[in-house]
Amino acid sequence: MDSDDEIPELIHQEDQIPDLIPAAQDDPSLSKVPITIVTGYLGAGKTTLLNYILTEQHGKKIAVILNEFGDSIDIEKQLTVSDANTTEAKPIPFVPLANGCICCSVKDVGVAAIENLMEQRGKFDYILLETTGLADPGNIAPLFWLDDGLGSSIFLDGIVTLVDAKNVIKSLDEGFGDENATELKEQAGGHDGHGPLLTTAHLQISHADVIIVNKADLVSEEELQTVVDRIRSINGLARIETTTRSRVKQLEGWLLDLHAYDHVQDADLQFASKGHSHLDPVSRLFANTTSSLTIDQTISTITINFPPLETEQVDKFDQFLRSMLWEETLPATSTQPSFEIHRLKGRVPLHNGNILLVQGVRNVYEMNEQKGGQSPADDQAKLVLIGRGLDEPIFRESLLAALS
Ligand SMILES: Nc1nc2c(ncn2[C@@H]2O[C@H](COP(=O)(O)OP(=O)(O)OP(=O)(O)O)[C@@H](O)[C@H]2O)c(=O)[nH]1
Ligand SMILES: [Zn+2]
Repeated sequence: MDSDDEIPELIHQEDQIPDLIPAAQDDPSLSKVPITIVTGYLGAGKTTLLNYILTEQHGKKIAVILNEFGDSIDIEKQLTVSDANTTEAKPIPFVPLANGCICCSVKDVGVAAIENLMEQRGKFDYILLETTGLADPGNIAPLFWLDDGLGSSIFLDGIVTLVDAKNVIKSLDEGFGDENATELKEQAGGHDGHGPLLTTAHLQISHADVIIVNKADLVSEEELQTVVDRIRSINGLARIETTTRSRVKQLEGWLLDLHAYDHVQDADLQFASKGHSHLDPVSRLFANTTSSLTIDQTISTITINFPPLETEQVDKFDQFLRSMLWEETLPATSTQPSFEIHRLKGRVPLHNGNILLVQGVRNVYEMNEQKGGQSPADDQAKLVLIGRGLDEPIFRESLLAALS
């Protein structure tokens, strides 16, 4: 290697950083720009996190979009690009988003805004989108993930949810005080009106790839652990970190460049398998006796373990997924629970030595067969579901019946 010319990327002697952008503009096959969605309740620390990233970050030029609108906010500040050479953020021409809420009109305005932003491509290589009041990240995620127009230039890297350690339990418990709750409930598919309400906090937690429990300084160790346990019981897949002033330990690969929607890896499922042991029948029984847990039990993570599949069973597996995700019906079972899937990840070894990887957000899913790559430990297939009304024995029974 010609070490005189090659400058390691992470060195940040400012005058030595190579300008990567002109080279990228010469290349017609510009690589896709990752977008990370930062969501979370009002005041949880989203802006603090973005500022932290912008000042700590040195290898990337990051475009930041805030979709919070108010007279107090200087428009120039709403769209800034961090300069890889300095820690200074520079405004770039501003593209307005929908009026404060990206989920309602994301198709029309949000997508247009981001496409517009993409015309300035080359000035940044990463996008952070802060979404205050985004009630339901499930609506927006598949757009970046699959939309042909956007999908050709941007990919969804991950959803980061910030929660306020001091207030999140209250937000989870007091669904009834959440002005969005009734509306969310209707969106959630016309439930019978007797179940507990889903809060915005529940939805933001259930869709997250990373959950930052911020404001750790405002609670005791025990309270913090209670919060982490509660969040883990809702989302068994996400990484959870506790912070003060949103100062995460690591950005690269932890918060940025997650590739959470590219492919499923073993590591993605590790928390879920741990979480599974929390859901054993005995602790469930006990959990049922405490009211605070009863609420979250309607939204939880389950892991279904089942034997590896024959290639002929892949179609049946796909049909099971379609029935579950598109028709919200469990095939081949007499018990028909009312449920809703927010996230789904699966890793299914096949008898031919390949591995089937499945990934889904709401009713959008994709399934890929990866050649080879099995390890001797692949004696079980695993399907992890996060959502409302999930009961492992019932789902497992249906899956096994559908596969037979
Ligand atoms: N004590 C304490 N305060 C914090 C912490 N993180 C952020 N704050 C403060 O909490 C307030 C809200 O932080 P922001 O980063 O603006 O929160 P946000 O989620 O962007 O808020 P909105 O955009 O209004 O929803 C600010 O006054 C921060 O200084 C923390 O870890 N501990
Ligand atoms: Zn903010």
